[in-house]
Amino acid sequence: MLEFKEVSQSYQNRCLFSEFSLVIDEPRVLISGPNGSGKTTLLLMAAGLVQPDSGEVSFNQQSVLGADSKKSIGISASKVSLPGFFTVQELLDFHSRQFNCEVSEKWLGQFSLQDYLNTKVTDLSLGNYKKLSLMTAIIHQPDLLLLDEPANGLDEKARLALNLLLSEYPGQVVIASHEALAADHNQVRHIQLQRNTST
Ligand SMILES: Nc1ncnc2c1ncn2[C@@H]1O[C@H](COP(=O)(O)OP(=O)(O)OP(=O)(O)O)[C@@H](O)[C@H]1O
Repeated sequence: MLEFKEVSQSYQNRCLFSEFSLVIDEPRVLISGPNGSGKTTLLLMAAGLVQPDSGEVSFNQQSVLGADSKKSIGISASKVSLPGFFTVQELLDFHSRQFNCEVSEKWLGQFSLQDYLNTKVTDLSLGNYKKLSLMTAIIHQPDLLLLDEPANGLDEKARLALNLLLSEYPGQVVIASHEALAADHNQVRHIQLQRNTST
């Protein structure tokens, strides 16, 4: 269960969230809202990568800022950059060593990344970079998977792979996107953020 408790967050003089509280318990959640409404910021706070000005964010009753939460949370977001100097293989190996897990051949194949194992991350196309970002988010099978615009830049085959991932993934998946999820994900909770006009 992901919980935001009285979270406030401002940038410069713009208030994005003011004592915002939300409990997310459903296995599949889609967060949408206008540009700048704070979808990415919400995911970054859920991953413990942005510490709110005040309030708490917890996953399964544990603060997401704690070291332990890194094992149970995975995130793919364009604001979370992958290190460009690694090759794809080196980055996957790095993550698998970090979490003491195997790289999934199935998802490497589904996302057609085998041909790019020796390519430097910085040289990847937008779509292949997104696929690698998804791979690094799921590599340790986190209980909470946070995906920011996961379909962005994906070709048809990769979109099908993403749909398969969303239908099969055993953990909770929270997606921020302007796009609806595929129709067969019928048990999706939809959260609509509004642009906060207060300062
Ligand atoms: N590190 C930061 N420093 C300053 N302002 C920031 C920072 N991060 C986000 N913002 C601002 O916070 C607001 C919300 O940004 P965020 O990326 O969370 O919105 P979003 O809903 O994901 O937008 P989009 O639909 O365009 O992706 C924007 O006005 C953005 O400029």
